[in-house]
Amino acid sequence: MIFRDWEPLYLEILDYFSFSREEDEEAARLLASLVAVDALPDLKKLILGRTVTVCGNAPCLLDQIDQVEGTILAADAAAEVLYTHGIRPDAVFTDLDGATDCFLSMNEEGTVMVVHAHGDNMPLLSHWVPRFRGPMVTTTQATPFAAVHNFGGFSDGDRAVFTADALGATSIRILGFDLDDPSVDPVKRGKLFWARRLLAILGYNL
Ligand SMILES: Nc1ncnc2c1ncn2[C@@H]1O[C@H](COP(=O)(O)OP(=O)(O)OP(=O)(O)O)[C@@H](O)[C@H]1O
Ligand SMILES: Nc1nc2c(c(=O)[nH]1)N=C(CO)CN2
Repeated sequence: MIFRDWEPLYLEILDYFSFSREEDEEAARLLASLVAVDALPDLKKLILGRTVTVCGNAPCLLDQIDQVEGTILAADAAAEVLYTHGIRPDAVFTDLDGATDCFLSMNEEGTVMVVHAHGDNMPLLSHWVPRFRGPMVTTTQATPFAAVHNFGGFSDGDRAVFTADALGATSIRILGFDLDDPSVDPVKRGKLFWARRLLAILGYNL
């Protein structure tokens, strides 16, 4: 999705969660200052014309893990679930709140880290980003600039689907999503509400 189409949705999301656009923009500038090389060409090569599987981190992922095929995009902590089951994702979409040292290992082995900046993760950006040694792509939910991209999507999982769609995947299989998960806290429930709404715009009715 291009930013012109994303921006009205973004404005609604800011209002829904009382997030600050200025803080999102500050975080994006911080992230840009921490990353020297844009690995978007690597990410495009993994996605364009390919079958893609996006893995969210709902508990059902474990039961669906044998259904992954093609290029594997993991949403945040889903990456560790895959990795500990012998599957290294091709890319990880993360705002770093589920990051562990295992992200550093995957990245060194070639997994593209698609790191997202927002107003509430600046300390995490400063902590983790300088430690990554492998390919990295940076994203924002506000206005994109220079090498900080915005393909649409909000939570790590739906952002991965939006990116796969924008970069030309031929098909997208979505695993590990349970948008009615009763075990999540109220903020997460709001994020899953938005994930459902955003994915429906792309034609994925979960
Ligand atoms: N039931 C679920 N619980 C958690 N995540 C889910 C669920 N269903 C789908 N997802 C997707 O999996 C992604 C990664 O989940 P994780 O638990 O690592 O979330 P998170 O880091 O708290 O995510 P976010 O910060 O994006 O909300 C979420 O961003 C969401 O898009
Ligand atoms: N400002 C802000 N933006 C976000 C946040 C968040 O907690 N704060 N969480 C996200 C995905 O979980 C995506 N974007």
